[in-house]
Amino acid sequence: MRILFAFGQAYPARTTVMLVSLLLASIAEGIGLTTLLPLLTIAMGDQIHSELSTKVIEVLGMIGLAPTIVTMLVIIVIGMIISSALVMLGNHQVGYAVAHVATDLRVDLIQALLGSRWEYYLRQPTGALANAVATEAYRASKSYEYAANMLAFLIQAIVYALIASFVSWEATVVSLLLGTLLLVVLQHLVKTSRSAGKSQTKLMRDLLAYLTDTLSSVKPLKAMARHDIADSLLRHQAAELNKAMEREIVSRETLRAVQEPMLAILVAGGMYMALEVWKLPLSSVMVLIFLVARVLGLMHKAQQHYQRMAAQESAYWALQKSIKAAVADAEPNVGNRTPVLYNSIRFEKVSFSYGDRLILDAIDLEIPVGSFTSLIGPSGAGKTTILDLVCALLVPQSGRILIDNTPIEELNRQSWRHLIGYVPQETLLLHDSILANVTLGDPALTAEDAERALKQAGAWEFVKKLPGNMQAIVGERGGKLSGGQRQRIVIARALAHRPALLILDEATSALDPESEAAISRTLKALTPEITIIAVSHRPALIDIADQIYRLSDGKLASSEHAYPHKLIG
Ligand SMILES: Nc1ncnc2c1ncn2[C@@H]1O[C@H](COP(=O)(O)OP(=O)(O)OP(=O)(O)O)[C@@H](O)[C@H]1O
Repeated sequence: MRILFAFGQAYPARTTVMLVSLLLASIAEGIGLTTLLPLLTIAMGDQIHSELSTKVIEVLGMIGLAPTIVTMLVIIVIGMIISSALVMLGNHQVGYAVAHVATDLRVDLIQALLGSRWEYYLRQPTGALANAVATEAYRASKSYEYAANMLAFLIQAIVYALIASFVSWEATVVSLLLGTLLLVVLQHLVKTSRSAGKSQTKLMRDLLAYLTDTLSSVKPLKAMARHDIADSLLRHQAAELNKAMEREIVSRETLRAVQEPMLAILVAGGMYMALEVWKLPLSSVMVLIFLVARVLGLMHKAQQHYQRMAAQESAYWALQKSIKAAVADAEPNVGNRTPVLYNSIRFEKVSFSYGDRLILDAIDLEIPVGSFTSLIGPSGAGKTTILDLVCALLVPQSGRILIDNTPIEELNRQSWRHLIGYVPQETLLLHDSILANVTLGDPALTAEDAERALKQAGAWEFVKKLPGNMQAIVGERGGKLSGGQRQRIVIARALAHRPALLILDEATSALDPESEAAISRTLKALTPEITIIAVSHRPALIDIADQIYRLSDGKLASSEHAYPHKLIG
């Protein structure tokens, strides 16, 4: 039930309109149905004996209508039409809210993750995130739909019970008590569904996290004939998920199957009591049975939808938990000074550790504006860590990072990152046009920006020869382009927004020496307008550097400023 309050709080206006329309719909239907008893009484020639019939005939007389069969049929039909229109209005609200629940959860999660600290983001398994955005958001929105349906059935049941109580309150109370007893007896099936739903949420996360990791390293697994290990683990996880789904479906279908005969027994018992024990007239019994059967049917439907809601709601809570955890680990936004980068980037006694592991030990580093700096060192030495510190993705435990003599934490972080162009080792191209790959859909970037960036990256020569030029599609992961061409597109992407600082993290290491040499020349030509920091082991990028830093055992061995091709240490 907690989820109903959560949804009510998140979407108060829509939930209120939905509830009011459903309530009015039930009342409209109820008013129409009040004429059913006098209608049957007149049609069957029974004596008008019930208070309800007398009241209805009185009210009709007050508004100048004769209590004929036609009048009463017309009232029933009008009640039904108004009720249907209101139900439609209520259901539209449910539809809008369901779509919003899914979209809002997706957007909130993505925003919270993108705004979280880099170390937090790195800990999140990609597959679990993809699952959260796709499956969990959908399941959470379905839980809202089921919750809304459950409420609709409950409201209807209450209105029907009220009308039934005018015919015979004793019979209504007895049926409601028995109906409630049945709901309590069958409640364990709802519990089973809830726990099966919880298991599904967890298992789906695990399965997709594992699947994504496996799929991204399928080539070596296949090459070493070890894919059967991954395959058997995936099968095991899929089998667990299968069991949880089976449990949910079995308990859902059992509830449905058990409810029907129980309802029939109750109705038959009620009919016997009304006719044989309470000796009610047939017209009253018929109306009463119709109303009570409807009340019990609606209560059971409400329980069915409650069960479905219970099976899906864990997805909503799991998503909320992920969003809250990411928000709690959000990047603190403290600085508000506008960065420029007109002088230098300086590290003063900067130390950084991952947990207890010291990666950078009081390093000093200076990158003058307009220079080309190469950063070398053994694998795992901490070169990428230095780049992450420059981008303010990581925060050092001690020491200072100064941008033009201003501590980096005093700068507006977003503005600082806008001055950076970043080229990673993996060229990740989207299956889209070259233009889209360069601008990444940023509305602030024009086709002219893309063309300029492609020219700066030395890509224009081959792009202009492609059919459609910048509209040419690059293929799945850029499969229609060569490695060097792909890398130039990624460099153009990093240059499109006119960065002041270009960061290259092993950006050319997957290329053949010729392509690398060509790209190195292109990059060198970008200085001194753009300051460049390149992590590389490769001679081509080291040769063109104005200064080279060597990182080893947490220390920056030494540096040489403004004298190309020299390395000390
Ligand atoms: N998120 C992390 N959590 C814990 N340790 C990490 C994390 N990221 C990196 N490390 C560790 O920090 C050390 C430095 O990593 P970094 O990626 O900076 O090295 P690198 O010099 O760039 O290596 P390579 O040349 O192999 O890319 C490595 O030993 C790595 O295992």
